[in-house]
Amino acid sequence: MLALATPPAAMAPSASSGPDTAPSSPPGTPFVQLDGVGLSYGGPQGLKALNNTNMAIEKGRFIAVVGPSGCGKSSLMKLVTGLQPPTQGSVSVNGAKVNGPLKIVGMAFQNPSLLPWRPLLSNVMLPLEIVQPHRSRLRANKAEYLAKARALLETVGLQEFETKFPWMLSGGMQQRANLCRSLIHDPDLLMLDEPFGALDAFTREELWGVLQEVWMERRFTCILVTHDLREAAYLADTIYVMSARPGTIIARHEVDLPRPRTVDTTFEPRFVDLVHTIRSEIAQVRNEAKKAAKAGATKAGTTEQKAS
Ligand SMILES: Nc1ncnc2c1ncn2[C@@H]1O[C@H](COP(=O)(O)OP(=O)(O)OP(=O)(O)O)[C@@H](O)[C@H]1O
Repeated sequence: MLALATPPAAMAPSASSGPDTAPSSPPGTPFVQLDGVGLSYGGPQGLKALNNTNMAIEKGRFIAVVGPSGCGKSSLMKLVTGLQPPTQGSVSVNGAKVNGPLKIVGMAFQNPSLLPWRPLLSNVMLPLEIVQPHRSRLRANKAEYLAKARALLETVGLQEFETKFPWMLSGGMQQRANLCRSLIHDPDLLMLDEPFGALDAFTREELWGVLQEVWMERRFTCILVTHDLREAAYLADTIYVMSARPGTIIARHEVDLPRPRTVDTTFEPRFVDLVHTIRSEIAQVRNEAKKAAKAGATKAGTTEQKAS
């Protein structure tokens, strides 16, 4: 999972500088585009996390990114949200090159990180205190924003819990509230990094349904990073599969299963076949990476022996 040195409580919109609303992309231009993107931590000689990564995501699509552990999925999220600049290539969102943290993004991570001293409604409202233009409008339009927050809480079935504190609620309820918080400022782009990873299987499946419902209603562009291939196939229109580190896209699958999908969908042969195919692709890249690491270790050992 992501270990981000991100803005307050890795939850909501990134709030700092950067384009407020990027210019609208011309028709036919992808909403999110990665061209030959590479990322090395610690400079060019440092750890290479991503290599020649290309993606073109249309507006309103639900994308999932899967791949072996450590392949650079979270790094990809950081690049798209502008929290991390690429060391190679370019990232564009809504027709503008990403040069800093974007404001049109909502984010939710595995740990909901709701503020424990704030009741649920106030937690959901938090991004409005940070992100413009809502920040300037909030005081004068409080009733409108409260109605919006309550409507979101109702969508996820938390309308009766708005006065409760996060620590009074289950993990699933907290993650529902987290989803509301990431959507309160109507982001055009929602980035989800393993949002349901810490939940039990039943709650997770329940929240797939909740997220799908919210997305079908609002149709924001969504990028979901997950280890759970069933989650990817249930939620996404398109699944990108990444290689082992340095990560690059090795496969792309269109999920043409009708919506709304349900838990029953996950037992359909087409669904099972898709998950199986992706699982094999990831198993293969993991095996290749293990072999390469072993060969590297052997070579290093031989060189060391020769030197001594
Ligand atoms: N800030 C950082 N500095 C140095 N290396 C980093 C940093 N962030 C991530 N890495 C390394 O970059 C690689 C990719 O990390 P990243 O978190 O993007 O992978 P991931 O696919 O999201 O991992 P996981 O599946 O385990 O959540 C890993 O080897 C990781 O250790």
